[in-house]
Amino acid sequence: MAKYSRVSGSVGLITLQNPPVNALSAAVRQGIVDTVERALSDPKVKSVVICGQNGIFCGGADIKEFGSNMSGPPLVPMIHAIEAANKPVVAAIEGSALGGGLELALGCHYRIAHSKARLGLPEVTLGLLPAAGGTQRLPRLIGVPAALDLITTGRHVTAAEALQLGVVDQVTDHSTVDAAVKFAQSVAGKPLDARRISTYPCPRPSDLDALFEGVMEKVRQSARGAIAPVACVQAVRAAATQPYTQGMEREKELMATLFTSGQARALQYCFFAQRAVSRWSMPNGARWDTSKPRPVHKAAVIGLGTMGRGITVALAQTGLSVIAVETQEKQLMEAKQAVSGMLERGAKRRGVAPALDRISYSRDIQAVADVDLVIEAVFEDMGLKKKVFQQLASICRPGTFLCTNTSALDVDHLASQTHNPELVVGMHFFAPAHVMKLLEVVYGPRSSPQAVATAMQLGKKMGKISVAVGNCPGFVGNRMLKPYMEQAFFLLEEGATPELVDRALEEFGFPMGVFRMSDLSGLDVGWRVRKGDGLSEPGAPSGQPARIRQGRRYSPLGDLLCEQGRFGQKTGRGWYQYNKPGSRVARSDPWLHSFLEGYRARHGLVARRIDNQEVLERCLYALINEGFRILEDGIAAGPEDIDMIYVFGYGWPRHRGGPMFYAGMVGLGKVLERLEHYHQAHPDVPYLKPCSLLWRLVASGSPPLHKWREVIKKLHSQL
Ligand SMILES: CCCCCCCC/C=C\C=C\CC(=O)SCCNC(=O)CCNC(=O)[C@H](O)C(C)(C)COP(=O)(O)OP(=O)(O)OC[C@H]1O[C@@H](n2cnc3c(N)ncnc32)[C@H](O)[C@@H]1OP(=O)(O)O
Repeated sequence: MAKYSRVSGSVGLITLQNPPVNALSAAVRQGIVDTVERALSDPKVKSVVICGQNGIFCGGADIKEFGSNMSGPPLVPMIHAIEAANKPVVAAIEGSALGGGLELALGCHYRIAHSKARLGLPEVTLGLLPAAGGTQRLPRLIGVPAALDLITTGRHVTAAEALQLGVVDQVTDHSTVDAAVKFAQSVAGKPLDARRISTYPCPRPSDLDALFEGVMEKVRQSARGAIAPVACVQAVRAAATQPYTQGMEREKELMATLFTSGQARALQYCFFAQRAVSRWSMPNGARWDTSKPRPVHKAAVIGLGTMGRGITVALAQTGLSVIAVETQEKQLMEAKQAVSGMLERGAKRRGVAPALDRISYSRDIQAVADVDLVIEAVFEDMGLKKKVFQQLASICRPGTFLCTNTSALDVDHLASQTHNPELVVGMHFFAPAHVMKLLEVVYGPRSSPQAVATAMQLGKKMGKISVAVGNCPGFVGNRMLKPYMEQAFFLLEEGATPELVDRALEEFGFPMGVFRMSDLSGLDVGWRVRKGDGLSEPGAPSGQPARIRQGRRYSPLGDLLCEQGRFGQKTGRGWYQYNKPGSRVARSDPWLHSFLEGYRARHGLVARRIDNQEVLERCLYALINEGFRILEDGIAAGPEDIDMIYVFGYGWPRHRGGPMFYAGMVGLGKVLERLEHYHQAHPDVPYLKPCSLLWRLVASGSPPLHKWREVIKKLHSQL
């Protein structure tokens, strides 16, 4: 839909109408074609302005239409017709001009933007490229290096940067449409030849080959197997080396490959899943749209270790007043310095003033008496956390939400230390808490919908992807990590090396394999948890074989390394060796290899050849199987929740959509068959036993992911 009107006597005003973002649906494209034709054929109209309704120009092609039968006029000829028009066409850009929206604007002869507008070609983030001439027009307009930056990263630029780059001609603080109409009147009748970007020669940097080789290398490294960024570079190269028409052909050809790719499906799924997780629900029927959050103006953080410092920074940057409590004087002074440093660096990056004065520090927990919400972030020890919760319950004024940043401990048990367990939820941040996008909001059986809604809203304000999940050991993310890591340990026992396992996972797209990641986060973290679970004891406990614990196969490899003081990067030794403690460059460690050989010999294990496929199937399918169990248990409301937790918190490659989406892509039948195969080979590993939901889904014909909830509902109703 596009509305047409004539304003100021001689300006045809075309308003795109498709809430909420005026996406270029078939109806909108048809509307543009019709209204442009009308404006061009009306002798009273001397110039044309295109704008969007409700303060947003256009959010690009309608992503919901991808994959369906795409009818309606195609974008490329529509934009060509605008560019070829014999009356000046001005784009009035408010809000956003993204993807096809910016391509439409690039087809116009002039672009005027509001100072608060954002512009960009984010198609790469959806597994695509700007295929409505964006890869050909943008480099002609702003040069190859700047176009490569925008197109391969998909980043949005401010109006000020767009003006500086030459993407827009004018920026206004006032009504963009009024400015555009005035401008359109002033250019009516003027020659347009110099305003048609497709006719511009593309600037050719002298070092063209070196430039493209360098960019391609950089893109390949950061893309971690994603194909769209590479195609974007190829399309811009065509702009720089071929005439416009041939460049357009190349753009179309590359888009055809991307458009039907699994990666594009995965990335577009992530786009919608990221938004879907904010529409949370709880097994008791409480939901996002019927639960009202309470405003939080003042918050407190208890415990200023690594996590507490990051949470303090995240809260202060959101504009809240924060009381940061640390009882140890030395820790408090160190924390104060560290927090100020983080705030100052963040503010410098964003060009704003650091929020130093929003934080007050105290050694006395009584200081939190009048806050709206407390986040406890003390050491991961149930005894200590219980004590803190008991104190908070007696100090805080009635109605204060009490949240814990535990990564695995029982939120309900902590809630039971207070008089108002309905006010308690988990807020599980990921390190570094001011940087990482994921927040697991953990509700217990007694958490009130309002407490969940408040934590979810606070997370959103902090710029987090907040996912509401139920309370169980490890919640969602860490619970699924357990079978994944367990398989990695077993693979070492059976003949793999950390390098082999990590390479397979990194080639899959993880930024770091399981062992490099474990070295980074510290091997002692898992050791402490296993000790707490009664698993890790030096030697075999009470007559059990060394590799059996609690009746199931167990690998003590991680414990043995910890017993040697090998805690990973911080000690300079772990699954790899490092130049010095704290160094980040992992090197293969001959000691570790002979240690593994000795271990296998001691336990009568014969090393066999393990390939990438086995590494991926065993590690990932075990993790996915646990994901299905989590859905079965109602700990996550839907597969999107699990996928977003893995994409935003655990480095799962976004172009593979998250573990549950990936299972659907591989085929649920295949995942089931391989799990069965591995479970038969390792009957003492319960994590490899396919769970009943997976069986049920396969028996129901492996429905697409958006239909899984129906199968889960049926399963629950039969339990
Ligand atoms: C065989 C070969 C075939 C070749 C065919 C080629 C045909 C294609 C040719 C050209 C293709 C062009 C490609 C594109 O244009 S792809 C789209 C590029 N645009 C984007 O990536 C922008 C996406 N949107 C955003 O970044 C934001 O939504 C933003 C516009 C900045 C607004 O942000 P905010 O105010 O925070 O609002 P939300 O993000 O929550 O969005 C509100 C709801 O709107 C839905 N939405 C947003 N954008 C789109 C879109 N482009 N299409 C459809 N729907 C969109 C979003 O999902 C929210 O919906 P809901 O409220 O239901 O969650």
